[in-house]
Amino acid sequence: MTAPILRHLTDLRACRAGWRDEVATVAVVPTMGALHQGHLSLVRAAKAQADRVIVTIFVNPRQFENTDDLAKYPRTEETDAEKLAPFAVDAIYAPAPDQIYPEGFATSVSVSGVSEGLCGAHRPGHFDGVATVVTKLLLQTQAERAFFGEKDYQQLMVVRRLVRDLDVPVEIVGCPTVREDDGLALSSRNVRLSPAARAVAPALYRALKQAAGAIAGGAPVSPALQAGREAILAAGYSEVEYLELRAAGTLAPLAALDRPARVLAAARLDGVRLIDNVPVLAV
Ligand SMILES: Nc1ncnc2c1ncn2[C@@H]1O[C@H](COP(=O)(O)OP(=O)(O)OP(=O)(O)O)[C@@H](O)[C@H]1O
Ligand SMILES: CC(C)(CO)[C@@H](O)C(=O)[O-]
Ligand code: BAL
Repeated sequence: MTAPILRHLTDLRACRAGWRDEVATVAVVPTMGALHQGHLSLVRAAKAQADRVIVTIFVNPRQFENTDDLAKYPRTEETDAEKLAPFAVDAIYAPAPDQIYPEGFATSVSVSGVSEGLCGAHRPGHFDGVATVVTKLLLQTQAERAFFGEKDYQQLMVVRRLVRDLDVPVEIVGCPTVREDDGLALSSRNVRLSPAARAVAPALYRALKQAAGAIAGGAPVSPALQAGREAILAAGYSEVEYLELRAAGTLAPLAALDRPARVLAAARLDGVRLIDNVPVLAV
């Protein structure tokens, strides 16, 4: 059975109030729809760790710095609801735009530090848009647990920081990246790749793994990252926006492997911007 789709905050509150006495833990899985197995892995984790699960679907205009990207973002709400049916989630909150940004809305949540550099440097205003909408969704749903993917690793760090800084009473749960068999991280934007570009796309993950493996094995950081960039371009990507080694917890730039770290990258292929990241596992 498909879950009810709630469009208004009053309906969400009424739904939430109906659970209050009987329910211990409510989880939220925030998404922008066009659901794939990556999103569904978050829903599965939420179902295992909560009594009630709300999935939100909202294509948030404030986090798109590029109007073409916003216009092209896939919107597939009916099939999204069908994909969620087997999970028996308790509610789908797909708010009308004015439920998030009512007339006169004038507030922005801005997280410094972790949102700077990486995607923050290439998508001006993006993380302010993400932090603002996530704060709003957490407050509207009043969930005790919220699930986010490590595929958007910098986003996960931004959300962890804002929740800590603002004392939002929610536990943030990070979930591993789900990949295709050839290693490409699942993303709603993958459908925009031509068949030829789709064949090339896994080179991003391969280069990340190669760089992380070399650094973990003691190779100097800068040449290992440079080799990664060259491999991505040689495979057919048109641009590497960044490929960097960062501290896993703070995202501070690292010139040497002196603490737990990740290698993160964004690159353009066939006009599509893809991101990915991997941990550097000490050998
Ligand atoms: N491959 C994946 N594995 C695990 N989680 C994922 C994956 N892809 C997306 N997610 C998570 O799902 C949530 C919603 O993401 P979103 O709706 O932006 O999907 P998306 O596929 O990441 O879209 P896009 O890549 O186009 O931005 C985020 O927490 C995101 O990290
Ligand atoms: C967290 C999120 C739903 C906020 O719009 C979005 O950035 C996403 O889908 O990753
Ligand atoms: N997955 C993060 C949402 C975005 O790219 O805007």
